[in-house]
Amino acid sequence: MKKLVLLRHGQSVWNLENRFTGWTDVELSPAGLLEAVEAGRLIKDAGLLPDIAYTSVLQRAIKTLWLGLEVCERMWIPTVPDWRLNERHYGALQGLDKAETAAKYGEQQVLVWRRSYDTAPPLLAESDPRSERHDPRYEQTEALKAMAGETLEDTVARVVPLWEQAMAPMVQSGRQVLVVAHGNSLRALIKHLGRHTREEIMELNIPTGIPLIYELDDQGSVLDHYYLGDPDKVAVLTQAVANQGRLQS
Ligand SMILES: O=C(O)[C@@H](CO)OP(=O)(O)O
Repeated sequence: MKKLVLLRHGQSVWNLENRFTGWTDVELSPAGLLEAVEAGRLIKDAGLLPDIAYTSVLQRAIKTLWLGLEVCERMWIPTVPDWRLNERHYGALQGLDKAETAAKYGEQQVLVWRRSYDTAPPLLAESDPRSERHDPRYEQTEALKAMAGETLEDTVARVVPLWEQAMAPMVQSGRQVLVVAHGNSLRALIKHLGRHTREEIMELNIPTGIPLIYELDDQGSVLDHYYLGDPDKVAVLTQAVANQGRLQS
């Protein structure tokens, strides 16, 4: 049996401000920095010291990885940044306040934008100053296609090849693999791992900075999955993520 460690980055400054983030490269908040250190401690205490790690090319994931590896005394392992682990691109929603967007378009529409499987956000024009078009990180054609805005289905289509080509062979060869990514790129990976339906994956919300363990058999089928740390805290934080698209009370 193999154990794969998935970790959503620590709280970012836009998580704190409740803004749609996507590919916007915001930094960790002070609380997010602490979450990253605590995640490293949980991974170390569970004896899951990574041999190799994969991240997105966004600093909130990379910094979370760095801080976690420092706690694990594993800063020397190979780390692989890949844009295919980036957050789902949120198109023209990037930068907007989620509660204000719910007030303007309704909670139901925001829920569809956040959690439906095949509805794209309003698209981001190439000429929009928020576009990542000229960012040297994204020279690949495929990345350029994604940056107008993605459905979760689009995100699955880029995450799964990375899983199959790079990460799954590492896991199956017995390496301890750590994946530090984002709420929706991890939902994309989990949909594939758990063979979830599109309805099931709509219900999944992942809190920041808490290691999520997937136990896999030799064929890659999921045997079990669970968070490290206090289950009550995980439940509260998971609900808080689900509530981000609600009207402010
Ligand atoms: O804004 C985003 O990029 C994501 C993750 O922070 O949010 P959501 O949970 O609304 O998909």
